[in-house]
Amino acid sequence: MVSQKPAAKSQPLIKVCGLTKLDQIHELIELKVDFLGFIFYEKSLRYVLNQLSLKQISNIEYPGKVGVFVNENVDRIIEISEKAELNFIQLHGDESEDFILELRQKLNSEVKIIKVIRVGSQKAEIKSQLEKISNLKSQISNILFDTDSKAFGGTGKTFDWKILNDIEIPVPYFLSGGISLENINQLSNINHQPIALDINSKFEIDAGDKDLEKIKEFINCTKSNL
Ligand SMILES: O=C(O)c1ccccc1N[C@@H]1O[C@H](COP(=O)(O)O)[C@@H](O)[C@H]1O
Repeated sequence: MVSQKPAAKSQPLIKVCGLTKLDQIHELIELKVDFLGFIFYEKSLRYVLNQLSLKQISNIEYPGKVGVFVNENVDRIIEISEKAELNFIQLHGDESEDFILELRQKLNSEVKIIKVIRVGSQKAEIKSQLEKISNLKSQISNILFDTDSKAFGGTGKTFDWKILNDIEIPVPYFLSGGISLENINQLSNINHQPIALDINSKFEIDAGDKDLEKIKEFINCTKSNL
C-alpha cells in the first residue's frame, strides 16, 4: 500500500498520467515524479500502445509505473502487466468486486491495485461504492477519485472536492479530474488530504504530449504552497 499520509503537513505524491513519449518520461523521472501513468484503453486519445510498445515500457526502470485499464478482461491485464513490468494497475471502469478478487488472485502479489471511483453529484452513490470497496481493503492499495463521465476519464473536468469531506475513505486516496495550476489552491478545502495528486489533460500541449514546463510549475507549487 502507498502508506497513509501522516497528520503533519507533507507534500502529496505526484502522478503524471497519459504518457506516450519516451523523452518526456525520462524527463519526468529526472523530476522525480512518483508515478508514471500509461493508458491501456483503446478508445482514449492517450492510448499508449499507439506510440510505445510493451517492451519499451518494460525498459523504463521505475518503481511507479501505473497501467490504466477500463473494463478490460483479467487475462489481458495480467499479460500487459507482465510484459510492460507495471507496478500498479488502475481500474478506471465499472469493475466488480468479483473482478477485483479474481485479478488480485492472478496478479503478481508485488503489483498493487488502485480502484477508481468516478464521482458524480450524488454523495449516496459514492458512499455505496466505498462500502463495497471497504470489503476489499486488503485487495487494493488505494482509491482514486475522478470525475464521472461517459469517456471514463481524461476529460479535464473537476468534481466538487468538498463532497469528500463527510465521507469515510478506507484507504489512502489519489485525487484526480481536471487538476490544474488554477484550481490546486482549492485543495485546502478538503479535510482528509489525498496521498497523491494525479495530473493529466490540464498539463498537455496535445493529447499525450505533456507540457513539461507546466508540470515543473505544478511540482514547485505543491512543494511550496500545499
Ligand atoms: O486520459 C484518458 O484519456 C483516460 C481515458 C479513460 C480513462 C482514464 C483516463 N485518464 C485518467 O483520467 C484521470 C483524470 O484526467 P484529467 O486530469 O481529468 O484529464 C486521470 O486519473 C487519468 O488517469
